Amino acid sequence: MEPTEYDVIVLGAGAVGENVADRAVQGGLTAVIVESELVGGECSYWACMPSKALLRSASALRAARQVPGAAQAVTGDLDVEAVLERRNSFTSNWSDDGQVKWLKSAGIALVRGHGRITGPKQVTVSGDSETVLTARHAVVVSTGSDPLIPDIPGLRAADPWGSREATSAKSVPASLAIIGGGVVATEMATAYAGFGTAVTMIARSSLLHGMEPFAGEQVTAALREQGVTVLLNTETTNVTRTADGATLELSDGSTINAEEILVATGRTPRTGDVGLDTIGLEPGAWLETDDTLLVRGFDWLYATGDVTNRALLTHQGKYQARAAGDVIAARAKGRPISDAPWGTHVATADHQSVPQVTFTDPEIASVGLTAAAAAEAGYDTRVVDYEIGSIAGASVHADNYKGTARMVVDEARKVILGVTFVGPDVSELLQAATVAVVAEVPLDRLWHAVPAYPTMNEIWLRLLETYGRP
Ligand SMILES: Cc1cc2nc3c(=O)[nH]c(=O)nc-3n(C[C@H](O)[C@H](O)[C@H](O)COP(=O)(O)OP(=O)(O)OC[C@H]3O[C@@H](n4cnc5c(N)ncnc54)[C@H](O)[C@@H]3O)c2cc1C
Ligand SMILES: NC(=O)c1ccc[n+]([C@@H]2O[C@H](COP(=O)([O-])OP(=O)(O)OC[C@H]3O[C@@H](n4cnc5c(N)ncnc54)[C@H](O)[C@@H]3O)[C@@H](O)[C@H]2O)c1
Repeated sequence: MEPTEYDVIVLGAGAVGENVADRAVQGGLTAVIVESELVGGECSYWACMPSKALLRSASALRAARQVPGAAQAVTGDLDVEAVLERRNSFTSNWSDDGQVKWLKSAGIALVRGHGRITGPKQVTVSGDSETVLTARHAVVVSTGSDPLIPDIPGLRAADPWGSREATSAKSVPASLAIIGGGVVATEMATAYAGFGTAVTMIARSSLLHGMEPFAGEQVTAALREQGVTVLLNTETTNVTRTADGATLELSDGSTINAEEILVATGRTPRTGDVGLDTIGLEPGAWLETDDTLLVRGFDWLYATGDVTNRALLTHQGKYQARAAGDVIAARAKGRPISDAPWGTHVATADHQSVPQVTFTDPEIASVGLTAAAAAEAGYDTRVVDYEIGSIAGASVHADNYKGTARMVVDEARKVILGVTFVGPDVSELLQAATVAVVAEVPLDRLWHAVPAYPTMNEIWLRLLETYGRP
């Protein structure tokens, strides 16, 4: 007979829930995790890992074609079957055996089934049988998010793909219409265009709205070069599905036919059926937390990851999980709490220091505030731009390297508020930018962080020189 009382109950065994439970156990508590699907969650099986595996091969091929000598050796096309096979290996063929083994080794109990909060510190799991779990200290909701399907006439009936179908497809459609212009839309347009699918993107504004404008512009141009039809400022007004595929009617009066439709218009929290009503919260709502991830109005209910709407990214959710698991253990054991900004038990970086890589080609790597967001927040800023292609390291990396870097400086403190890089393989430049933003490294000290020659990191020196020595 398994125990039914634990110090901590975690609802959802995605990457985030796993980390909360792990930190709580490392802090000396007992923890159980409740999972209705696969241990490992969205990122492992239907999001980060399969999507990056789908993108990587075509990206490597394009990179080789940009380097004379290597380019001549590329004599064939992308082997789509081999890409799908490699993707399958990254998802362990949608088996969670490895993750379950890890849970066990970490000392975390697992109860499979659909969990619902049925009262304070109580979760009832409906699975093969019903299990009522009680928590001595905390319940943590880490149930993630689902695709948001907009209310477009005929869309639901047309049985569109969401992100799961796009990342787990067993074969590649001849044509794909993508509704949306955000991160999922641009990454999947890049992947499927690489497979030879005729892709049409329908974006109601510009692409990647909210990032630095040059990022969306350069990705739009590149997608068009990769053969994607990108329709901007366009709405889908009606969808019908026939035996041959789907027909989408657009706000400009035109129609598009496609074998499949991918809806990539944002996310909705998986909180519709987790028992929030039993504790006075609204089912289906995002869970608002303080910086220790405690849900507002409670002393035992925490939320981490996508459900919080703080930053819908695996690494940021895991960062929240480390703070939450540690603070739950500290509070339970009566240890000191470090909840001032940048303390051990708070997720301060969620506010203005979130790093993100968009794996389009060119990649976008960004951290912190854009120029527009910084101005809106009231900072007195100076914005410095530099073309990455004129750096020696970039010119060696690829012929005709094209890319742009932007640094947003807080003029009052002479520290960096945000950095955006756009260009091939800029993702590995990001961590230095994140350190500079989080640590608020003064510009005059940054001059002493000398980038190695000839690497693309010399972008840092060029940005500083363009800014001028303070
Ligand atoms: C296509 C795509 C690509 C992405 N790529 C990246 C990327 O490259 N990098 C990045 O950082 N982020 C990426 N993201 C975002 C990332 O996937 C999410 O931020 C992350 O998965 C959120 O983790 P989570 O643990 O909060 O939720 P999830 O991973 O969704 O885990 C929640 C778990 O809870 C379970 N669950 C839900 N309800 C219940 C219930 N009532 N009872 C029991 N179990 C329940 C679910 O089955 C699931 O396993 C991507 C997202 C998408 C859609
Ligand atoms: N590489 C990565 O880190 C990565 C990759 C994929 C997803 N993610 C994360 O997953 C989350 C979800 O991604 P996403 O692309 O679904 O969301 P998103 O918020 O990035 O983009 C949503 C897009 O849909 C459009 N849209 C919204 N409502 C619409 C409507 N009714 N009709 C037409 N268009 C509409 C928006 O204008 C926007 O272009 C993001 O927060 C993202 O950070 C991260």
